[in-house]
Amino acid sequence: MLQKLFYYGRENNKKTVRSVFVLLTAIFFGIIPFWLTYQIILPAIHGESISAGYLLIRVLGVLFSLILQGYFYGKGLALSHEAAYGTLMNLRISLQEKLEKQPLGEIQSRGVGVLKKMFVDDIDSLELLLAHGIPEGLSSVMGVLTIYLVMFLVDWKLALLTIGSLPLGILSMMIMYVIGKERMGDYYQSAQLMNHTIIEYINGMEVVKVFNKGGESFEKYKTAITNYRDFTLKWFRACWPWMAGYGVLIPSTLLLTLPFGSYFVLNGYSGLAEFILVLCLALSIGIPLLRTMSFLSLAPQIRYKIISLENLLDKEDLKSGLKEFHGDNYGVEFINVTFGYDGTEVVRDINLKMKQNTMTALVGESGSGKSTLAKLFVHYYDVKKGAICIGGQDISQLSLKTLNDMVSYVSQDNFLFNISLMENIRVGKPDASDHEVMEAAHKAQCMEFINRMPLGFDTLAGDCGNQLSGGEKQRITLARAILKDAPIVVLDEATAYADPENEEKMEEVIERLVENKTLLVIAHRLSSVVRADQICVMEKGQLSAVGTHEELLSCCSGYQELWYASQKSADWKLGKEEA
Ligand SMILES: Nc1ncnc2c1ncn2[C@@H]1O[C@H](COP(=O)(O)OP(=O)(O)OP(=O)(O)O)[C@@H](O)[C@H]1O
Repeated sequence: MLQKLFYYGRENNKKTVRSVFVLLTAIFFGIIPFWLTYQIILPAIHGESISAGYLLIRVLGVLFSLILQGYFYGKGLALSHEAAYGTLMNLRISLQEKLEKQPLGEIQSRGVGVLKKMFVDDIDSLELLLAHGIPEGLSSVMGVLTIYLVMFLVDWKLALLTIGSLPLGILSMMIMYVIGKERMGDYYQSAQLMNHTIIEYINGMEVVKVFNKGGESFEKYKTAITNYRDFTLKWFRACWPWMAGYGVLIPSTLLLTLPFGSYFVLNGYSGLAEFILVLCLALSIGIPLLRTMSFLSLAPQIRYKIISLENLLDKEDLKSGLKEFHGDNYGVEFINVTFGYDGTEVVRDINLKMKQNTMTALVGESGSGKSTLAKLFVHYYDVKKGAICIGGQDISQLSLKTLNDMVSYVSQDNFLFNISLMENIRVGKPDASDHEVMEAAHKAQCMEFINRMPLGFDTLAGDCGNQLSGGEKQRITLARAILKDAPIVVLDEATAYADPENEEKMEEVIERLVENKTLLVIAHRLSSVVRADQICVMEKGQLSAVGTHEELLSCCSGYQELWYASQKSADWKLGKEEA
């Protein structure tokens, strides 16, 4: 466990070690008052009188010791907190680096709730353990061992009595630990589910209201938080008697020392002075002893948390190479491509060639695997079998940056960052000048609604997000793609949000975007792809036919059905408008 922490601690490890020694110093200053008390009591026991000066020096000694104990304790905690937050930062960066190497599709399918809990809550919860548990625990271990050594040197019989209640305390702690370990997994799962449900509830509020699903959705939310409460309470209920047991038994160093020690003194087995000294030291050791034991019980928790964080990300990395593109053209080829989510194949043996600067359309029923092929092409996932090549080069050999520079992917999700519209478009080409951004916005027909905004291009997307229609947001993402000007373009339902009024505009925008580009387009509206150089019909994860619109219409029954269905829906829309 310490090995893991030191791995993530790196440059902070020295501070952690320093904090342990500074806290150890605080512990020793905490023991001095007990030592001085012993010095005051000792002459009285021997019937000797003590001078005012003797007493004053020791009282001042107690005061200074307490002040110094406070100073070193504060300094030690400051160091341990600096080290803890540094370690947490390293842990977050390492996890983020691991996450970056994983398939984007996997990350998206995990859900925001799980990732938020992992990056924020789980890592934050380690702070208590790192800033207090470990440094205070380690310094307490050293402090306790030193004091015991002194006590054993003074009188080993009395020293043994001080640890008499320890076995029962440790037993109580072990029982608590075993109970806790059994329930830890359930507890973390219920916390993750609660996070996920809360985020889903908030994100889906609009749908919930529109479809009157308030009761149902609130029920799910309520169940998740009730489960979390129940798991937590069940855990605490099972643990608290043992917690109370060890909390009382471990610091009870006098439980056996007082009765049996008195017996030893009365029968001449131990000296009175030694007895008093051991009593004073035993009293001083209670708190550090408890901290030592608490630290030992914390260790498995830290280990559990770090391992569960790592396990969550312990998926295979995306197979991306470091090579630059050295193909001689931007033609694309899918060779025997097979892929499945969680072991279930959703696309099988796909063979498809797209010549440079041609348009290929993927059509097919919902769920036939069109978007999956697009995501494989932009390398959100690794193919399970086969290969996807650009200009003859396998995309898995290319660095993600090289691939991303070559391909513009416009999906159905029009995510806008909460930065200005100007910067949102500039995402397509970070070094573009304002003039270039404006030109792209103009080509994407964004000017009419950007000019409507009070701050124009400087309007924050978050501020205007609600004022922008789905089609307008889509045009912003198309402006990004126009600005990027990549040689290959993938459009996945890029006109999905366009209303009839917008549709024509969008078509024009797309015409401009794809001029002299290799284009892969997925569209439900078949009328928008009739001019494609080739149309590929997907059926249940396989390519059932490839040809032009005319060829497929004359001989492919699957395509005929799709075409007539799409014509019907267009007529229905037209009818609705006329009415
Ligand atoms: N992240 C995922 N995890 C598991 N299964 C998925 C995931 N994404 C898609 N699928 C499944 O894979 C199959 C193909 O989905 P895909 O989105 O590729 O189809 P599609 O033809 O693009 O559908 P649509 O036209 O409705 O967008 C479907 O059965 C779908 O349920």
